[in-house]
Parts: sequence; C-alpha cells; structure tokens
Amino acid sequence: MMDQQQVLDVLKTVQDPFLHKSLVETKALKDVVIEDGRIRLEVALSKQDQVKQMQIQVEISSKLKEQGAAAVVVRFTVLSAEEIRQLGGFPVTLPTLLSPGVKTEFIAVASGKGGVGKSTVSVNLALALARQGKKVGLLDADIYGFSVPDMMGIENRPAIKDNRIIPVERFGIKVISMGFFVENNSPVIWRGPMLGKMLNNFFNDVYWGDLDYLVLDLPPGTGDVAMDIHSKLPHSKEIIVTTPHPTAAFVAARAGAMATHTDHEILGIVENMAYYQSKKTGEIEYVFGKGGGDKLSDLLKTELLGRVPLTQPVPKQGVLAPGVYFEDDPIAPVYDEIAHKVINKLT
Ligand SMILES: Nc1ncnc2c1ncn2[C@@H]1O[C@H](COP(=O)(O)OP(=O)(O)OP(=O)(O)O)[C@@H](O)[C@H]1O
Repeated sequence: MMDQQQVLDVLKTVQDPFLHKSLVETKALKDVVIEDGRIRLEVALSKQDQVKQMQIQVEISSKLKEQGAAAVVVRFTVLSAEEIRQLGGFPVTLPTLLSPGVKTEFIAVASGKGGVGKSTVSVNLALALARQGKKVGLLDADIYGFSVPDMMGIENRPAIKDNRIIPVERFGIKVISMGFFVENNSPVIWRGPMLGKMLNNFFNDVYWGDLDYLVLDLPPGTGDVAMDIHSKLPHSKEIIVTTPHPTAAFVAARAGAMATHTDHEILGIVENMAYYQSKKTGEIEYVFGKGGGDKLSDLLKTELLGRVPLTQPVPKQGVLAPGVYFEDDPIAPVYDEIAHKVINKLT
C-alpha cells in the first residue's frame, strides 16, 4: 500500500530543473491523493516549461511505479515569486555579469501608460543616485519606445569585448538600450519570443561590473515585456510614475497591481508634471490636475517619493542631453531627494 511518505521519498530524488534543489526542499508537493494504488499529485516547479514538466512527469511516475503505484497522474503548477525568493532565488540571478560579491539593487521604473515621464524619471534618478556617490547602471528596457540614448545624448555604441557587451558610459552611468542595436531609429517590430531573447541578452551578455543600483526603464503598461521583466527579476523593487490627474493614477494602479502580483516591493510613487510654476510670477498652476500621486500612494499603500514639476531641463553649455536635469538645475534637488529616499529605503 503506497503512502505519502513514499511519495516524498521519491520527490527527494527529483530536482526542480531551474532551482537545482530537490522537490522536497522546494516544497513542490502541493496536493496528493492516493486511492487503490493510484496516485494524483500536484507539483509546483519554479517555472512553467512543458518539456521539463514532461521529463519530471516521466521521472516521478516511473519511480513511483517501481515502488508499486498502479497509476500516476502529475499536475503542474508554478511556485510563487515569494516561495522562489525564500528558496534563495534562481542560482543564475540576473544580470549574471554583475561583479560577484557586490550587492546590486534592481530598481524598476514603471508606469500605467506611455508619455508620463517614466524614462525621464529613470534617467534623472540614475543621475541623482550617481551624484550621491553610487555606482549606477541604467537599462532601457522600453524595447519598443526606447528614448534613453536621445535623452542622455548618447551617440556612440557599446563595445564588444570577449563576446560581452560593454555598456556605454555617460555622466558616470553605465547605459544599455535597445536603441543601440537598431539602425537609424527604425521601429522595432519584433514579437514576443524575440523580444524575450533580446532581454535575456541584456541581462546575461552585458558586462555590468560593479554596480550598487541598476535602474530599469520598463515599457509602459502591463504588457508582455513588462510582465516578462517582472518575472525575470524576482528581487527588483519598483517605482511607479504617474501624472497628477486622478484618472492617470487609476491607470498607474494597474502597473502597481502587477508589481505586487509578482511580489515586487513598491518603493514609492513619483508624481511627474505635478505642477507648473511661472518663472515670472512664481504662481503655481496644476496644469494636469491634482492629487494623482497621493491617490496612487494611498491605493498601493506606499510613499509619495516626490513631485517633479513641469519644466524643461536647463541645457548645459556644450553638452547635448535634452532629458537631463544637471546638478545645478532648479529641479535637481527634487531628484536628489527622491534618490535619498530610495537609498534610505534600500539600506
Ligand atoms: N517634468 C517634466 N517637465 C517637462 N517635460 C517633461 C517632464 N517629464 C517628461 N517630460 C517630457 O515628456 C515627454 C515624455 O517623457 P518620457 O519619454 O520620459 O515618458 P515615458 O513615460 O517614458 O514615455 P514612453 O513610455 O512613451 O517611453 C518627453 O518629451 C519628456 O522630455
């Protein structure tokens, strides 16, 4: 007569193919029913992969049959991101080419919809972190709508050394963007699997070296690519960018919901284009409405990290970087304050 202990003894000898730990260590067994020698199991793996599932199904069922089971049915589910995190995450944590021994925090910048200033916030947060003496990388993962190279005025391309991509350095930040890999700003028309591969390359083949923070400019919304990144980076922390309009905050809440769904901790909200202050009279106008940032932080039970006013960066003589608020720009302290809060939260 088969019993649950025999099932566990067998699962001890079968490994999760991605975590390389036994299915007992990963607490993969979610349900088991044994009736007249017939066994029905529910097993959670760390990723959904049909080929691996088939192999494991064959392995488990042949081992249980050797023990006397008459029939074995295995149903597969996926471990939650939290379970994976508790197990120490995937052995190959992304990006793999970070210097060993250095703890890099991933900060993903997300938004509910396009055009709210997600890339602007990513770039200027990266710069503000660097101003505080941190080693910072910036990954423009907005694959369809990359804009970081233009904003930072990057004209050169990454070098390739020993089969690895070396990020371009600009203002002390190591930058990688899809824009470096397309000709003449041509539109990216790739579909899901190719994009997934490109992202893997960004994570795996780029030599990031020594980083304290890797800021990720995510694609807007909750589409496939954003979802993919969420699941690829189980440890990343998120900042959500919204405009002050309450409806925009409502849309941004969806990006927040995706973050929480994938167990990403939300560091806080940045309300961009929060108000316009007249340079002549000092009068403040709420051009895009008011209260969106507060509403979103209430909804997501997180902090409002900062309000960035509507204003163009002051150009720096001889430097082309139209999206950068340099250290002497009146807006720089707003970003410094946001960076300061982020550093405190992550320390
Ligand atoms: N606070 C601001 N004041 C004035 N202009 C801004 C501000 N923030 C962003 N912009 C401008 O708004 C436009 C959209 O910004 P940005 O590209 O950062 O948005 P996005 O959310 O990343 O958009 P997408 O998702 O489409 O890439 C840019 O031209 C940018 O320079």
